[in-house]
Amino acid sequence: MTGDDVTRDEVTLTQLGLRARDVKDAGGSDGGGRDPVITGLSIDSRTVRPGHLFAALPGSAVHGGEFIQYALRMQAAAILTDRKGAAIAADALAGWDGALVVAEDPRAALAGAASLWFRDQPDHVVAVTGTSGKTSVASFARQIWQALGHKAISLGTMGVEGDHHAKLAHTTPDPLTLHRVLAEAVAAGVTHAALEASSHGLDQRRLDGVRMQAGAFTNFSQDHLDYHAGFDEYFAAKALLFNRVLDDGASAIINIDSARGRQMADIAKDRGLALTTVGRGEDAMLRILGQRYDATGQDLRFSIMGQAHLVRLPLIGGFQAENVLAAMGLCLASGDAAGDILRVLPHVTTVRGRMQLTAQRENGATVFVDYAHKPGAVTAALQSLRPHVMGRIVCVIGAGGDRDRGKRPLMGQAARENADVVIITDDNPRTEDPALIRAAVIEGAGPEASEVPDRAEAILRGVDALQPGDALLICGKGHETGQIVGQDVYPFDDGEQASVAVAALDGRI
Ligand SMILES: CC(=O)N[C@H]1[C@@H](OP(=O)(O)OP(=O)(O)OC[C@H]2O[C@@H](n3ccc(=O)[nH]c3=O)[C@H](O)[C@@H]2O)O[C@H](CO)[C@@H](O)[C@@H]1O[C@H](C)C(=O)N[C@@H](C)C(=O)N[C@H](CCC(=O)O)C(=O)O
Ligand SMILES: Nc1ncnc2c1ncn2[C@@H]1O[C@H](COP(=O)(O)OP(=O)(O)OP(=O)(O)O)[C@@H](O)[C@H]1O
Ligand SMILES: N[C@H](CCC[C@H](N)C(=O)O)C(=O)O
Ligand SMILES: [Mg+2]
Repeated sequence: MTGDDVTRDEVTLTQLGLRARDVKDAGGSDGGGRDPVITGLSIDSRTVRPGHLFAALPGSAVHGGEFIQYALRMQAAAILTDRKGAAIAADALAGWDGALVVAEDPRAALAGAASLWFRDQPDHVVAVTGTSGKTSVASFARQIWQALGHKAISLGTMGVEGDHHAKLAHTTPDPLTLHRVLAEAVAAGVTHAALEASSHGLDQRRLDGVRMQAGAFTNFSQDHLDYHAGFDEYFAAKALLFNRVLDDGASAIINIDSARGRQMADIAKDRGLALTTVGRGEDAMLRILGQRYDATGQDLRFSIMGQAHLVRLPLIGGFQAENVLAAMGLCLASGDAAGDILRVLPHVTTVRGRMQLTAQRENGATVFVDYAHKPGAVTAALQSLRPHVMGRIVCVIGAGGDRDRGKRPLMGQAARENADVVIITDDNPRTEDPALIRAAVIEGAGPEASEVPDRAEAILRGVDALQPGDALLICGKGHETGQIVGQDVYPFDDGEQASVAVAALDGRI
């Protein structure tokens, strides 16, 4: 979370786009006009070093202004905050001779400063938002670019993947981490980057300051209502990509199959962005004309501006076609030709933990691991698996602790309505009582669902239930490798557990 590992010669506050103001009215000494050399950027007081700019941001738990006193003790050269932060730290700032920047929106100011500090960004950057499909679209865009010979990364829930690698704690990292990673990628030769834009990230301006050529919108359903005040606020956060973050003249690739998609298309149009629509309807520019499913993937018939094409995709789930076309739209917007993209499209592979075939029983029944952890995604995952499966669908599902509580019964309901057998289990209970989370999911899943608290046993039971032609969908953890209980993380991998269960039941161990 710091920027002090990059050496900059004599970068001053003004060169980071910031101006110290006369702070008398904020209760401190007169710092007006000061322009110190900055040695690094910090958003956490615990990482401040002498000469740093410390950004004291309004938080959800506490205002960063509370920590200004510690940053001053560490000899910060400048403080960036808002009026409230300056007021909170008035006593500590009194008599301090550094530079205080009081900004209307310190997060926006920080994002701008981070982009100037780290400087380098790949030539072609695109972003994708939406409730589901962000990781998949970002990965598909990166795969297409790499297949075309570009050096490319995708950046999001899975960390940084492609021609540069890094671990990330967030889907959309804070601006210091984001700009550092982008600069490191450029140093590694990367020219193309596809970013996931989470609603938290957009709301907190984590992406402001990134120069982008295009943005995509996948879909909209319930999630994160613990953070956003309601559906409209959640949608408004996603819309920020199109009405604020994207550069003028950028392209918008919007899935218009829902009312919210059409609303987003209007927002992009009003902003003057170059609009490409994706969907199944007649007016979609990248249009799905038909899909034929089998056990290992699908044939997709689609059109680009009215011209029909057929492609074989080794991907499970009808919605993957929407994701692939959104990725194609992003690659077109970043300058690649349709003919070139069409040539490499059949090589796109599924993203780890997204409708991923991970095990198969001797009787032919299949086991898929998926990351559906919100009602819309559970419905989409189960419904889209159906045409690939001749027999029954068994679903193992739970909901995460310390997250949106309202989604739990809805996830249970989605499982009941779209699977034949439902097993409720734990998924990262975190600090909550797992039995209460399960009870909330069962409220929607109904009395016929069985409750198996231990996730490994739930998977074993799900695999055991599989008859020839059946499929098991294990929802919620996707690529995750741990079960979070309290503050502890226990190693746990759904795919691994499924393979062990299959081997045990088919007598191979
Ligand atoms: C709700 C939320 O998004 N919180 C993020 C936010 O923290 P906050 O503003 O709530 O922080 P706070 O604890 O109130 O502290 C306020 C300020 O004081 C600073 N501080 C705090 C303690 C201290 O000793 N010194 C200090 O300076 C903090 O750095 C912060 O700037 O800013 C922090 C720094 O960037 C983030 O780490 C933190 O992410 C938390 C941990 C988080 O869990 N976020 C999740 C919900 C999130 O962002 N998820 C999205 C979406 C995921 C998805 O859809 O898949 C994501 O993009 O990952
Ligand atoms: N286009 C789509 N429409 C509906 N559901 C989808 C779509 N794409 C993916 N999903 C479902 O959502 C799950 C998560 O997909 P993905 O990781 O690509 O989305 P995401 O938006 O990055 O999610 P997160 O916010 O959790 O990181 C998948 O495992 C699948 O069940
Ligand atoms: N980025 C999402 C992932 C949730 C995955 C699921 N396994 C859970 O723990 O709820 C979140 O933190 O809300
Ligand atoms: Mg994601």
